[in-house]
Amino acid sequence: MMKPSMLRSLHSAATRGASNISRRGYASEPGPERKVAVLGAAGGIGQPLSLLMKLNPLVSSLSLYDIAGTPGVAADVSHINTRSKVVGYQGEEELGKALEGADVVIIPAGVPRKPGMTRDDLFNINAGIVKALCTAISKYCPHALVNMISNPVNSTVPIAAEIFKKAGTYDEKRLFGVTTLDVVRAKTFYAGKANVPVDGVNVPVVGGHAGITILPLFSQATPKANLDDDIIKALTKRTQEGGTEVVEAKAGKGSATLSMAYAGALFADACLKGLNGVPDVVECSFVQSTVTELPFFASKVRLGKNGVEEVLGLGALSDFEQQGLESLKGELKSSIEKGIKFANQ
Ligand SMILES: NC(=O)c1ccc[n+]([C@@H]2O[C@H](COP(=O)([O-])OP(=O)(O)OC[C@H]3O[C@@H](n4cnc5c(N)ncnc54)[C@H](O)[C@@H]3O)[C@@H](O)[C@H]2O)c1
Ligand SMILES: O=C(O)C[C@H](O)C(=O)O
Repeated sequence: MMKPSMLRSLHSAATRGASNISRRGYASEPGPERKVAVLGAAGGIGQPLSLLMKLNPLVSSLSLYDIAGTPGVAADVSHINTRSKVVGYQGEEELGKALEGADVVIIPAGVPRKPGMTRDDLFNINAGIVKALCTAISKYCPHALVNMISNPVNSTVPIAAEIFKKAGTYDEKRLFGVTTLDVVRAKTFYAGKANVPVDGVNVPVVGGHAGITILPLFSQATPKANLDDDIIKALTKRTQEGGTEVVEAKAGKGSATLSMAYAGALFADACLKGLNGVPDVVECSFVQSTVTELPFFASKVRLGKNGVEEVLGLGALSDFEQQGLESLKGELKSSIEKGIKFANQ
């Protein structure tokens, strides 16, 4: 049996861990009541993401929805002694209750890749899932900020936009494709090559979320490091192929779940901070955009009380990045158009 002193030290270790998360992303002030719904909460991303959202003091109500498995996940997570009340919802008939009153809806519902597949190979299954979930969002929580994780993000975000337009609830400030994992990867890989502490690293990642459409801007990375061109090229390729690296390592057992849960929790936390009026919350996200001629594009976005407060421009690009930008446009355009066409069929 564990001695009380051991329990106390475990508790203080957990508290130190929590304050560490606070410094990195989570605010320490609870703030107003906020409901967050996770759709696909029993999945590989959904479970650790639900855990991380339960640890976030900005959340007062955590709604966990899936087509199966949510009672167990919700019961488990609900025992954690943090602010939010957790309720699990299972099956389509409970989707409305799961969504009602939500301020932020995070969507990791859908199938992941297996080795040899592209994200676009997921389109046929995931497009229908996203369409159904977004139809329900437009009915039950039309003002929620929607954080789209389900792939292919380059198409699922345009699908969501079209579904909301049809329902008359579209607000471009409230729809986000979650590309935070690309930023998380770019920071990690850059810190390794630049030999700097990863804590202080910043790297914007723009474009979209698939292969060459993922464009990390290492020329803008801070702290500055004089890396050779071939290292920058290798870092760019590794960031673009980061998802595939994990899919291959998992050898048929899915794609990134734990790092994605971390990235999804960071992005949702930024949305909540923005809603709560915290100034200068800036994250990269795939949003409706006029930064390029494409209708959706990932770039730095300032978050505020209504969602997107400002879509920030690209800044100065290196020649290599400028070429990358031109090369990604064709693929990104057709993925966007594919999503729009599907939603209007
Ligand atoms: N944006 C990103 O950076 C990023 C990163 C990693 C994974 N993903 C994507 O996230 C998605 C989920 O990945 P995963 O590894 O968690 O998959 P998973 O199969 O482990 O989990 C998916 C969950 O979605 C649920 N689901 C299926 N249909 C649903 C519906 N209609 N309503 C609600 N829930 C439903 C399933 O029951 C399952 O629990 C995939 O499409 C994957 O490609 C995106
Ligand atoms: O690569 C995938 O299929 C999942 C995700 O988009 C990722 O970047 O890890």
